[in-house]
Amino acid sequence: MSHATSIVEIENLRVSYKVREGKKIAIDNVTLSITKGETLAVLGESGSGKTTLGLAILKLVKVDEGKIYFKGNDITNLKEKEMREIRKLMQLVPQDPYSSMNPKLRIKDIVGEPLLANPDHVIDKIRNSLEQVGLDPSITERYPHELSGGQRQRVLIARALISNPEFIVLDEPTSNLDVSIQAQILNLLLDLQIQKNLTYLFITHNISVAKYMADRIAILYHGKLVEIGKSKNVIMKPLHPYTTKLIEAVPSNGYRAKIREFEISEIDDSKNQSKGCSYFSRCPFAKDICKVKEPQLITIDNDHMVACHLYT
Ligand SMILES: Nc1ncnc2c1ncn2[C@@H]1O[C@H](COP(=O)(O)OP(=O)(O)OP(=O)(O)O)[C@@H](O)[C@H]1O
Repeated sequence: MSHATSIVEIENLRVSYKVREGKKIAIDNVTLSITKGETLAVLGESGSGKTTLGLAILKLVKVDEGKIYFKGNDITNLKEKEMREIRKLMQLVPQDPYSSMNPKLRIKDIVGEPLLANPDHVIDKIRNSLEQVGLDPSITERYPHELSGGQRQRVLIARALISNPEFIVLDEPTSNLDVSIQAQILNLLLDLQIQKNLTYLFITHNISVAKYMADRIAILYHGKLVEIGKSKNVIMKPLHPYTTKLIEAVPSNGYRAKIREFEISEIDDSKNQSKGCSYFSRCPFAKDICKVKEPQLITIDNDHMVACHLYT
């Protein structure tokens, strides 16, 4: 264990899913740490492993190899029962508020769930949590379908906050919302972070949102960490050719259209190298070594790291 200020550290983490053809590696040998009070954005397009990384840190998917430390303790092999108290300190705001809520539960049951208590016994805490996210505390008896998308997202944030967590994984918390509502939720998250000294892992495929929210940005490509550094540096001075391409894919004629086009071309795994750099077949700067040797993450300057043979 290295940094005293780290709240989360993962070392050589590998996660795979069983699929019909065998095994799909979703997170491939990722090492990183998250500093207390910071926001680390995880950026990469669909299928790059962002959600899996968040779930693995929270021990909500099985880890094949590697270590997970939370506040200096190795939690990799803790059983669910042993995770009970730690789980309160590390929470998830899931991707889609529409599908993440049981429509048959009342708001009080949803928000009170992390406390594992009868919601009527913790009703004051539930009301307080709703108030903290800007919701009328009187909505406790309502059902999810009676709320707007933005309100539902706030309910999920209230649920994550109720157990006084220190670390929250936010999985694309605004991607299903209108732009104006998105901004309100992002600002709410920033306010809550300051008030409560929260640490966020912020999963997104939107570079502008990452820039707005994050202190540092980690770039995932095919489950591998290819670049990590201060947001400003990663966006203004990207090192990895893939990061450059991701950033170039942003605006002029519409971010969404572009990124989708990009996703379709990127999602094809068949050309993925078994050894060498996984970006080899797409990289305009590929050299012979890239085909045969996997690049390791190296520090270039000022905490800016990249895994690319252009820098070795
Ligand atoms: N339950 C599962 N079973 C099998 N494969 C899975 C499962 N969940 C994810 N995968 C695969 O693992 C890889 C990483 O998926 P993951 O959802 O972590 O990526 P992501 O970057 O979060 O994508 P998105 O932005 O679409 O949510 C993908 O190839 C995906 O198809």
